[in-house]
Amino acid sequence: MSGSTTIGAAKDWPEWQQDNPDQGFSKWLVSTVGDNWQAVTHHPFTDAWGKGEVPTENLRRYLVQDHRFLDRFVSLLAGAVAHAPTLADRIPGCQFLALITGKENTYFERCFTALGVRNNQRFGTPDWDATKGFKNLMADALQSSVYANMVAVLAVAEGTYLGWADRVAKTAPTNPPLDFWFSEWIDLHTGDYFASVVAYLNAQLDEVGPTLDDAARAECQRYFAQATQLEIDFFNTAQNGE
Ligand SMILES: Cc1ncc(CO)c(N)n1
Repeated sequence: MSGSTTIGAAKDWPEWQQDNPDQGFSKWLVSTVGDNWQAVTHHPFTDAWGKGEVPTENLRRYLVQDHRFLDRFVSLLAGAVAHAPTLADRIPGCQFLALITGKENTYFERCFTALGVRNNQRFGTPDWDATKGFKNLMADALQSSVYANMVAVLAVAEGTYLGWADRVAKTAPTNPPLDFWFSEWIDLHTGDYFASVVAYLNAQLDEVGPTLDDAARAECQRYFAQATQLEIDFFNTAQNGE
């Protein structure tokens, strides 16, 4: 055995890059989280979502918590837009901000109405640990003022959602179709436009990652790994409660 540096069972970037010369930094980050990526994209909560079988109370709780996630996500994405190197690197982030604060936000509002979510549940219930963890991680990434840290968290959030939504969309029932709260959430996280958002975030990581020194790279990887773990925690809590 060589004395190579490992991150869990995974190789560190310089060595990994030699083994995978045609793949980028974003792929390396995924390789460092081992089975956790698959655990998010194949989570049983997402299977239930794709079949329209999430019980209504779990659905309400998930949407209330996820709407709180969205607020910090918007701040973080705005921070990434501010820290991107060029106008061309900012524009896809700006366009995506518009989608999140437009169509995605009104999706939540319509769900709350249709599912009879009361203001007390919406505003008076505590954050889950996973929600708190995510809010803190997003705030930390923003406050680090390091573009790679910000994009790492965003790439996990969007990449894992493309992963599960794309998977379950293939087998979603059509007759009768899913209720809008199930189908529109899948629609928001599939398709050419959303895939282009994920590709943009990964391309940003592929650009900036190789410029980082060892300490900055390790920090970026920790953000990526923590975000992936929090995605699992979030779905676990959505499924099982706290
Ligand atoms: C927890 C979580 N992760 C990712 C997304 C996708 O934006 C979301 N809505 N919520």
